[in-house]
Order: sequence, then C-alpha cells, then structure tokens
Amino acid sequence: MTVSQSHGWLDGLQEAVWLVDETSLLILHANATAQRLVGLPVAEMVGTPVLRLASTPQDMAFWGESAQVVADGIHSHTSLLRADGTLVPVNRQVTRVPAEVASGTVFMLTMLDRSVQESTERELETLLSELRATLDSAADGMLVCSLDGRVRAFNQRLAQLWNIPRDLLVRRDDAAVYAHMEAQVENARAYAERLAAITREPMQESTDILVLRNGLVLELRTVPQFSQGRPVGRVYSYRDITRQTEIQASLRLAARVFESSLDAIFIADSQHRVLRMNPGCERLVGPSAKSFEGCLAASLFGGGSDAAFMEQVLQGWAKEGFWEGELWLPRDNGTYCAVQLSWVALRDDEERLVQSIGFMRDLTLQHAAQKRIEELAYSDVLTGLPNRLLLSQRVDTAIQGARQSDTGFAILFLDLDRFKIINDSLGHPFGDRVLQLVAERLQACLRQTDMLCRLGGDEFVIYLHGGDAVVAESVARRILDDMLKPFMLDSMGFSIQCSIGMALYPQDGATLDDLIKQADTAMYRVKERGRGSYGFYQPQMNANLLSRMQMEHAMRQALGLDRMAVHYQPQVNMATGRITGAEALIRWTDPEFGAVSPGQFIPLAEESGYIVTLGAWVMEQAVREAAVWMHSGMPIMISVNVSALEFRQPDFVDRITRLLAVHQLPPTLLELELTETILLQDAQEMEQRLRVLAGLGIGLAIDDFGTGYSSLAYLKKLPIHKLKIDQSFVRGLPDDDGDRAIVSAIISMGRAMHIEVVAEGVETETQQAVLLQMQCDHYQGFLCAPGLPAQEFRAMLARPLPLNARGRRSSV
Ligand SMILES: Nc1nc2c(ncn2[C@@H]2O[C@@H]3COP(=O)(O)O[C@H]4[C@@H](O)[C@H](n5cnc6c(=O)[nH]c(N)nc65)O[C@@H]4COP(=O)(O)O[C@H]3[C@H]2O)c(=O)[nH]1
Repeated sequence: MTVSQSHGWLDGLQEAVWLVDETSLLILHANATAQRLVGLPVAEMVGTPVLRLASTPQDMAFWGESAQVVADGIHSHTSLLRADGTLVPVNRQVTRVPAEVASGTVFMLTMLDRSVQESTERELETLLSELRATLDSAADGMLVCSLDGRVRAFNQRLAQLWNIPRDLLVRRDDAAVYAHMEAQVENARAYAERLAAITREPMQESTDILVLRNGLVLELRTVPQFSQGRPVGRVYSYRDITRQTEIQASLRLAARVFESSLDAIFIADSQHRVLRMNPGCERLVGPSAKSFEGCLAASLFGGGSDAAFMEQVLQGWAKEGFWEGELWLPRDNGTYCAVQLSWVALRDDEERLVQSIGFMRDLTLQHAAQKRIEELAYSDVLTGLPNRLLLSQRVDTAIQGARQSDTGFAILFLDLDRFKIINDSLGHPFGDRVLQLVAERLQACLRQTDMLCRLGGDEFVIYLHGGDAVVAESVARRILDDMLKPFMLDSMGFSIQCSIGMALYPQDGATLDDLIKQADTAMYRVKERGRGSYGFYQPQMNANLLSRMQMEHAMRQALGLDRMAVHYQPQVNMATGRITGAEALIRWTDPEFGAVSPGQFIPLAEESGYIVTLGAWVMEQAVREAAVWMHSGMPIMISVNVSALEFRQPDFVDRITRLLAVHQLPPTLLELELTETILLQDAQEMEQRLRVLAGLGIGLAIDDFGTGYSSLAYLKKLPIHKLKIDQSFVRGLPDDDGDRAIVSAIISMGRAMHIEVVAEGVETETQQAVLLQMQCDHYQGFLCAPGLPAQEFRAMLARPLPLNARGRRSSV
C-alpha cells in the first residue's frame, strides 16, 4: 500500500496535509487541500523534500533538528512557499503519525491557510489605529468609561484640556485621573456631585458647562454607550468653549452698550439702509425714529436723496474708515437738532463693506455752552454790551471797508460825570444797576448799524457807522439830552450827566486804539471845562492829558514835600458882623504848576481815591488850628469839607472822635461840610453815621446847596444844622430874578426848618445887603476875606470888630 492510497481519507480534510518520512524528510503523501494550497499536483509533491516548500529560516532550522525534536511536534505560524513562488501564511502543526496508522516513522504536517484570517486581522488593526487616530484628532476631549466608571479610552485632547500629566495616564490609575480632573474645576464640589448624578443614570444624556481654574470654559456632553442595544458605558466629550463664551460675553456687553448708550446709534447694512436703532435714536428724533429702519441712513438727516452727502461719507470711509461731521437732524416736533455724527464703516477680511455704525451725539448743550463762551468773550458781563474785543473786530471791518469806499466813521468816548461818587456813596451794587440803566438808554440813542461797547467802569465807547462830524455831534447831543431825563431806581429819582469826546476816522487816527485814545483825550477836555458836554478831538489835547497825569503825580508828592497848606476863610454873622466860624480850604503850590486850584486837583484826588489821605490831613490841620483859636480865647467853629469817599470810610467817626480828644476841641466847634450826593444815599448806614456825628455834637452843613437834587422831605429826616447857598446863585444877586428867587426860597426854607443859612461867594456890599434883607444868617466871601493862611487868620481874629459897619468887617 502506498501512503497515498492508504490515506485517501485525508483529501476530505480542510487542512492541507503532508505525510513526511522522518528519515528522508521526503513528502510521502499530500492531500487535495495541499495540492490547492501549494499549487502543485499531488504527484509532483510526493517525493519532494519538505524543505523545498519551507520558506523561512525558522523552518529550515526546525527540519534540521533531530527526529526526536521534530517528533515532539510543533504548532506554529509560518509561511509556505507556493509553486508560483508566493508565500502563504499558514497555521502549521507537525505530529508523529502513530505506528498503527503508517508503517515506518512518518510525520504528519497539517497546514491551515491563514491568508483570509490574517487579512481580516490586518484590516481590524488598521481600523483600530484609524479609530485611534480619529479619536486623537478630535477637537473635543473624549473619555470613554465602563458603566462602573473604569476608564476604557480617552484621547490626547482630553489630556491636553485637563492638563493630565503623562505619568498619570501611563499609570492607568483611574481614581487618580478623576481626582486630578476634579481638582481642576473651579467649583470642584458641584462638579463631583454632578458626575455622581450622571453616573447614577446610565441612560441619561446631559450637557454641562465647567469652568476650570486655569480659566478654560468647557462644555461637557455625555451620552450612554451602547453595545448590542444595551448600555455598556458612557462617553464624555469636553469642548473648549472659552473663546465662544468670551465672544458671547462681549456680544452681550456690546448689546448692552448699544441699548443703554446715551448717544443715538444706528447700524446700517452694506447698502446703507438702517438695520437697527438704539433707544438713544428715539430720544433724539422722537417716536418716529423706528420708522427709519429699512430706509437709507442718510434720510435721517433729511438727505435721503442727497447723493453729495453720501459721496462725502464714502470718501471718508475710503480714506480713514469713518466720516465725522456736524449735521442738522430733523425731529418729530418739527425742530432741528445739531448732532455730531461719527459714521464708521465695518469691513470683512476682503475689505468689503459689510455694515456701518453711526453714532450721533446731541450738540444742543455744547452749542449753548459755546454760544455762552463766545458771549462772555465778546461781551461785557454787567451790561451784556459788546466788549472791546468785539468792537475792535467791528472797527477793523469798518476800516477795511472805509479804505475801499473812501468813507469814515466816528468813535465817541463817553464817561459818566461823578459816577465814582455814586459808587462810593451808594455802593457798588447800586452803581452796577445804574450802569445797566445807562447802557439801555445809550443803546436806545443808536442805530442798529452802530455799536455801543462798555470798556469798563463808567466808560463807554460808541462806534458810529459811517458817522462824520455832523452825525457824531447830533448823536452826542441826543445822548446828553436823553441822559438828563430822570432815572428811577429803588424809588429814587436821579439824573446822570456825562461827558463825550469824539474822534473821526481817518483824520484822528488809523486804528481803534488811536481813535479811542483821541476820543478819551477829547472827553477829558470836556470834563476840565465843566463836564456834561461833548467835544471833538484836537491835536493839542494830548498835551493836556499828559499834564493831567503829571499833575496827579505831583499832587501825590506834594503832601510829603510840604507843598500843601490849609487856609481859613471866615464865616461872618450877617447881623453882628462877627466872625463866627471859618471854612478850611486846602491850598497847593507846585514849583512847576504854580498855585493849583482845589477845583482842579480835588476831582483828581476823588477819582484816584487819594482824597482819603488828603482829607484826613486837612481835618487834622483844621482841628489843631481851631483848638489854638479856642485856647487863645476865640472859640469859633471850624468847617471842613468832606468828600463822599472819605465819609464812607468805616473808621471815619472814630478818627474824628480821636482827633477831637487829642486836641481837646469840643465837638460843637467842628462842622462837616457835606455835598448833597452824600445825603442822597438812602443807605441806612450813612444816615446812621450822620446821627452818630450829630449826637456827638458835631455840626453838619450841606455845601453848594441848590445844585443837587435833595428833596426837602428827605432833608427834614436828617440832622442838618446848616445850608450853604452855592455861590453861583449869590453871584446873580441882586439883579437876577431867578437867583434872587432861589436864594430867598432857600433862606425861607432854612428858617422854616430851623436850619442856619450861609451864603457863599459874597463879594459885594450889595449882595450882602440883599442877603441881610432876606434874613440870611451868615455869609462867606471875598467881601470879608478869601481863605487866609493860619497866621493871617489868627491875626484877623484878634483884631477888634469896628463899630461902623453892621455885618461887615471894614478892616478887610
Ligand atoms: N469867586 C469867589 N469864590 C469864593 C468867594 N469866597 C470863597 N470862595 C471860594 O469858594 C470856594 C468855597 O468852597 P467850597 O464851595 O466848599 O468848594 C471847595 C470845595 O468843594 C473843594 N475843597 C477845598 N478844600 C477842600 C478840602 O480840604 N477837602 C475837600 N474835600 N474839598 C475841598 O474845592 C472847592 C473849591 O475850593 P476853593 O478854590 O478854595 O474855593 C472856595 C473859596 O476860595 C468869593 O467871594 N468869590
């Protein structure tokens, strides 16, 4: 029996089978499966050494071993060399055929083709590694756990997101991994509780947001994992939504800003149509604002079809990315509101316009503030009149125009006469209101084309448009007339006189400064001549102004240089001819100016305030001199002039009281001569001061009576002892009927009110006689004596009274 004949049953096997002779290692038999596997007919295989079909070094080595080793058998994977030279993976088993089955020692080599199995395994491996790679390349961190929580799989992203150390992963210590993860979460406790809850519900799907300590925000999604329809575990996926959260937060913030912005904001699409408007738009425009949505944004400004406007905006966007400008925005209530529009273009990465945002800011308040600033810059706060700056702009324009048209204009400089006295005696607030009234009245005298400006204090400048000398003069007259009409303030009536100087362009100056200077000079000239009038600038006037300034300087030096003196002019009793008193009169003799009249320098001193020093000095001289008279047995009254500013000094009464005490002069021998202006004040304080002085026994006389505006009723209220009739009325006696009437009325009034009357400036015996007839109490004048130096006056006092003349001192 051949081996093949006796082993035909082997052909039915799935495995390829070779029977191999132990000694020769020749193939004794091969079954049909081996024929298919090797690709050789059985007949060709039989007798072939088994090594011919071995392909690997291991096989060579195996068959080279002793028969005993081979007989022990082997079960291994190897490759078989096919007839076509290719290798087939096989599962090989070698066993010794039991002796009862085969004669001689035979090995049975069975080989099962593993090609299909190996290729399936390879595919599986590939699939697995692909899955692995997919997991690792996932954007989310993945964690797969069994139902009992054991970690079955995770990806690199998980380790990255949770910052899981490498060694922890390698260790595969699940508890440590979980602990690490828990420690990363900001609210670890809540996280742990949540995980426990999820684990308790194997079928549940859920989404949670986790905030890690390092600032990451993760979205945790977890779903059950099924195998054959049954839950076998759970998949956790962690997505980094930090950026997304930030974006959402900033979007929410932007929305809040949009909604709550005080500015009006609109968003337009690429076609410039309004997409959205914030509540600020409604506040600005009114309820109709919403109706603009869908319309061209430019139509908000009434310019929907205004291509030029949009063209400008587009140019701005192209150049700078935004357009900015002021526009008028029509509102629902029919008004227009100025707005500052900042319109910004929004572009995508390709620089295409996607949207635009317009910010509108209401400029109403800003405009009002601006207007106010301009008003303040160009106007006088007290009167609201233009100030010098505005006037200079106006005059500059006029000068330019005048050069071309060969025309001119006039500048008037106006100063209120004795305004300082109003201020000093009635107080600054009162003075300010007077200035306001004056401004109104002056304005009413001018045309629209003229300009009235207040320079400061009581100085005004008027620009007369196209005005020549004739026009300037007529305006000046009108002003003077108008100003004389009584003013009413706090139920007090008064009139104001002013002096006006005039300069003409171009003959008197080429600039406003020059013209003002010349008009000012002209005004001073008017004042020097007696105020209340007007005059044109004449070139020699500047010299006068200079001498005025020099005079003021010299006056201030004079006291210290002993150039001032006090003279005394007697006051005589009309009936007895006795000297009953004397008026102290200041005298100044200057080496340069000669004897300067008080009428010249007292107003200067009053304007500059120096009168306080001067007056105090005169008062001291006078009181000292009166004390000398008294102590030498001739106690007569000393009368001292007091200016308004002196009288207003807070320490005035104290100073006089001290002076009287120092020189031991009884108050009854001192008389203060006050002008009507001082008395005109209704300020309680001044009235109070008069009462204190009168209470001390000091006499109070009203100087220059008849020239002011004091009302009789008012005078009655005050403790006045004496009225001094102004010499301008005495001068006209006895011939001027008007003067006679006035003098007579004053004397009668004095008698009726028990106030003594003194006539001033009596120069002739006729005047004296008339006054005596009128029953005037006293007189003062050259008829008796002018103001005399102290020594001369003392000598005169000492002379006995001649008997021949009643009421007249014939010795003088
Ligand atoms: N034509 C003429 N004039 C006569 C005659 N009798 C007196 N006079 C002048 O008339 C002025 C009288 O003084 P007043 O009315 O108080 O007017 C004074 C007074 O208001 C002021 N004054 C003089 N001294 C002082 C002073 O010490 N203090 C103050 N505040 N003012 C003074 O200056 C003014 C002028 O003073 P004076 O030039 O000294 O002028 C004095 C005096 O010299 C006369 O018969 N004919």
